[in-house]
Amino acid sequence: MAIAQIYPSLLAADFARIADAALVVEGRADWLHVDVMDYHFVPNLAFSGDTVTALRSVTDIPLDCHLMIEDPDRWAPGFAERGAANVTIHAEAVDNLPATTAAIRAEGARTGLAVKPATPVEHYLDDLHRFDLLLLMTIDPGFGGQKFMDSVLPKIEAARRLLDERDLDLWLQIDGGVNAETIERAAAAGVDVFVAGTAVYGAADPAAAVEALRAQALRAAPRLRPPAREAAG
Ligand SMILES: O=C(CO)[C@H](O)[C@H](O)COP(=O)(O)O
Repeated sequence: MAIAQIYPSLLAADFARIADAALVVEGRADWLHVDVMDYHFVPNLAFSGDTVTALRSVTDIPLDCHLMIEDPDRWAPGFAERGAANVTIHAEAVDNLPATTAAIRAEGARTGLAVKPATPVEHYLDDLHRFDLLLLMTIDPGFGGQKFMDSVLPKIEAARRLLDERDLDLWLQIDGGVNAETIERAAAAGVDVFVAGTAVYGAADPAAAVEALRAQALRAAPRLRPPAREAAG
């Protein structure tokens, strides 16, 4: 069974109070999602290696870095070196998958493969063993607050089948438009790791929003179980 995990996306937090945004979900959020954007791979700019270093000084929550940048081969290992627990690179941007994933893992971090809604997972079947996480974008990357693309649901179901059939132990993550209205469909389709920005940091009580989202995912998907701290009471 997989653990239902909720990763608040700091892209939706108040940029003047990033440390507070991390601390307010401590003990409730499983990990924190840090979007790195470069104005090239996506038409937006956000966060960097310095953000990882700064966050590491205020919280122990594992950091999930989602690199929406060109040339991840060059930059991704540095995020692991600075203390990211997972570094996700985009299939559409990476050049040398074996070398880049090996360099991330050599720094002790997990590796993630992200694909945009229009990119088929099937193109990367022979490389999935190099990753610990598969991120299926449920929006076109670049901005928070977009509408969840229901058209990605069949792709999620197919990816879940593929991972199960091949006995691949990757976490299946989605990012974009995850909220109280969409999370149950995604959980039922096979997701276990949910990135949520607006639904967490747009809520009056972000920590309660994390708990509510996880409870919904657990209700919708019997294959999911709560994190150990909740299962223990
Ligand atoms: O990767 C991202 C944008 O490219 C963000 O993580 C994502 O948009 C989260 O925001 P929201 O939950 O508000 O959709």
